Amino acid sequence: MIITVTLNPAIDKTIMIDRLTPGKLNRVKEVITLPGGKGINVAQVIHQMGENVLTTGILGGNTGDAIKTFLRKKKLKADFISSNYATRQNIKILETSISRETEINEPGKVSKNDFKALEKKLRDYLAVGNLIVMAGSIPHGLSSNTYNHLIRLCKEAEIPVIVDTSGNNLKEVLKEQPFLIKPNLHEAQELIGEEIKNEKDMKETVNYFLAQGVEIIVISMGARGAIFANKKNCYYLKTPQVSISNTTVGAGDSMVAGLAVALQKNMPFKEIACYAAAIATSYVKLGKIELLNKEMIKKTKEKITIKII
Ligand SMILES: Nc1ncnc2c1ncn2[C@@H]1O[C@H](COP(=O)(O)OP(=O)(O)OP(=O)(O)O)[C@@H](O)[C@H]1O
Ligand SMILES: O=P(O)(O)OC[C@@]1(O)O[C@H](CO)[C@@H](O)[C@@H]1O
Repeated sequence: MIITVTLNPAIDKTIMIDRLTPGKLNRVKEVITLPGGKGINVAQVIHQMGENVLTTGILGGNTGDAIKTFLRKKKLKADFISSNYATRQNIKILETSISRETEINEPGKVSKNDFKALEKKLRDYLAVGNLIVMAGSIPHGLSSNTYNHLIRLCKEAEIPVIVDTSGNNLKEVLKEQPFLIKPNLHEAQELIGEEIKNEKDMKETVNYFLAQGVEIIVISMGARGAIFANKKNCYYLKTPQVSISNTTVGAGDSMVAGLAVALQKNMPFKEIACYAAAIATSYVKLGKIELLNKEMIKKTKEKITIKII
């Protein structure tokens, strides 16, 4: 079973507006409120693909309860620690006239005891898990090396870990040599401190990450596709151009879900890359996790071009 961990879930409130005018009164056309947080999104996509998944992490307050209710209705296996701190709310502003998305994410907060309880829960679940996904930011109250403790637990149990996080948390995580990381272009550039302009830069960047000891590095680049590399292969996948039907928020999570499912099924490396990229692009085209389907993923996969770099 795949297990996803979200230390910092969120209620995502997407505000649709024609065009934002800062400093003025802005009237909203529509508001969509959905449960979010990267690990929870990853679990939803895995569940939508019909695979066995359990999602855990830390939830609190009415916002946390709303997420629990949502997951229960979806029949998604969930087992979260209850915190005294309310789960955060993240604002996504979608300017429909120019297709621009602005994200305003709260920091979130949990206690050290919440984390200790989660650590214990995860330890128990390692007996039934065979792939762990840890995704998203680390809330206030915990240090930037928090994921490292969890990765060590998984390593002791010989269970591979996928980590999707950014900034200092990603820097820390690298010290623990997780099995797979998936920064986006911005996150990768931030970490190496240089712009990735061409295929030569891409290759140098993946080599940097592989030299840190990760087995697989995936760098997602939005509409430009993604790079998938391990010690033997380095593929640049160009995904087909699709119109964004709703949002691209969650595209990275769909890709991580695809990676987890494909790894779990022991697919060959090239297949893993194609499947993960196809799920992500299908999500962007369809706009909702519950619309993802095998037929669309297959069609998208056929349109992907692969270049060895
Ligand atoms: N406009 C697009 N057209 C086609 N495919 C896209 C587009 N945007 C994203 N994708 C697909 O989704 C993948 C992940 O996108 P992206 O790099 O934006 O992830 P991300 O920044 O981690 O996303 P998020 O954090 O919002 O979930 C891309 O590699 C690509 O396969
Ligand atoms: O603040 P973090 O934890 O880095 O990211 C949280 C978040 O932006 O990621 C998901 C999309 O990937 C959203 O559901 C959620 O709001």
